[in-house]
Amino acid sequence: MLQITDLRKRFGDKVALDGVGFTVRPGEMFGFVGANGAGKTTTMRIAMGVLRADSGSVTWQNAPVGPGERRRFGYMPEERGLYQKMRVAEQIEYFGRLHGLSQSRAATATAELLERLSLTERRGDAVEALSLGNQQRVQLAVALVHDPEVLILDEPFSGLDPIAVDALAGVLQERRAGGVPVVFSSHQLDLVERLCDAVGIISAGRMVASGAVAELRSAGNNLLRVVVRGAVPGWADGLPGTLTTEGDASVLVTGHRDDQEILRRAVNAGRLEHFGVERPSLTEIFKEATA
Ligand SMILES: Nc1ncnc2c1ncn2[C@@H]1O[C@H](COP(=O)(O)OP(=O)(O)OP(=O)(O)O)[C@@H](O)[C@H]1O
Repeated sequence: MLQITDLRKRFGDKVALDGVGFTVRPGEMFGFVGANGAGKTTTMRIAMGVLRADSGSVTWQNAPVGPGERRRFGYMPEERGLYQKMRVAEQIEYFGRLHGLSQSRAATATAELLERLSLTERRGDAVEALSLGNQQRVQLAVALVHDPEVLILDEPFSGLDPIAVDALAGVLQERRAGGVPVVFSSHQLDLVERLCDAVGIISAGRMVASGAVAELRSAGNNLLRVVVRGAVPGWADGLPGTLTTEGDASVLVTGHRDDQEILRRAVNAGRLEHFGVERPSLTEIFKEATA
C-alpha cells in the first residue's frame, strides 16, 4: 500500500501543504483532484523525492520510500521530461536503462509499449516532431518501461483527444489489473469518476474529502434534477440550485426540500421531461467540498 501521511510544505510564507494524506492500495486507481494551486503537484513531487517535505511521510509496503524504492516507481511529472531531439524508441529505451533494465529487456519493453500505444510507426521520429498527444503517449511509455510497482502521474490526460484518453486509460487499467497502485491528478472530473476506484479532493493544501467514489456519492446530499422543455423564461426564479440550458431544455439541479412547489412550477412552465432524485456527481461533490 502506498501511504502518504500528514505532509506539510511551505514555500517561504506560502503554506502549500497543510497535512495532506491518503492511501492507495495495490490494484487501486486513485484520482487526485483539486483547484489550480491546491497542492497536487507538490504532493506528487514529494512522493517522488523531487521535493522534500517539511514534515510527514511517504511509505510503500510499510517502509519509508527512498531512492531505491523510487527507482521502481513510474512517474509522469507535470513539467514533462522528454529530450526533444531524441528519437522516440531510443528515448524509451534510455529511460528503461536508467531504471536498471538490461539493453535487451529495455528494447523488448520499448517495442511492446510502442505497439500498445500505437507509436510503432513513429519510433524513429524525434520527439519534437510529434503532436502533444503522441508526446504524452511517449511520456507514459517512459513512466511504464521498467514495469513499475507504483504509478504516480501528474495530469496525464490534459490536452488529449478522446481517442488518446482511451488509449492511455486502457494502459493504466491494465497496470491496475496487474496489482499496481495508480495515482493520477486531473481536472477532468467525469474521467476521474469513470476510471477511479477512489478519489482525494484537496483544497488549499488540505484534504477535504477522500474515499471510494461510490461512497462519496452516496454520502453526499441527494439532488433533485428537473428537466423542462420549452420552459417559460424565469420559471425557476427564486429557487435555489443551478439552472442550465441544454438545447431547448431548461435543467434545474437543486438540493431544495420543497419538491411539491418545484413540481407545480415545472408543470406550469412547459413540458416536464424528467423529475427525479439523483446521487451527486463527482463534480457536484467537488464543488461542495471546495466551496
Ligand atoms: N517552487 C515553488 N515556489 C513557491 N511556491 C510554490 C512552488 N511550487 C508550488 N508553489 C505554490 O504551492 C501551491 C501548490 O502548488 P501546486 O503546483 O502543488 O498546485 P496544483 O494543485 O498542482 O495546481 P495545478 O492544478 O494548477 O497544477 C501554489 O500556491 C503554488 O503557487
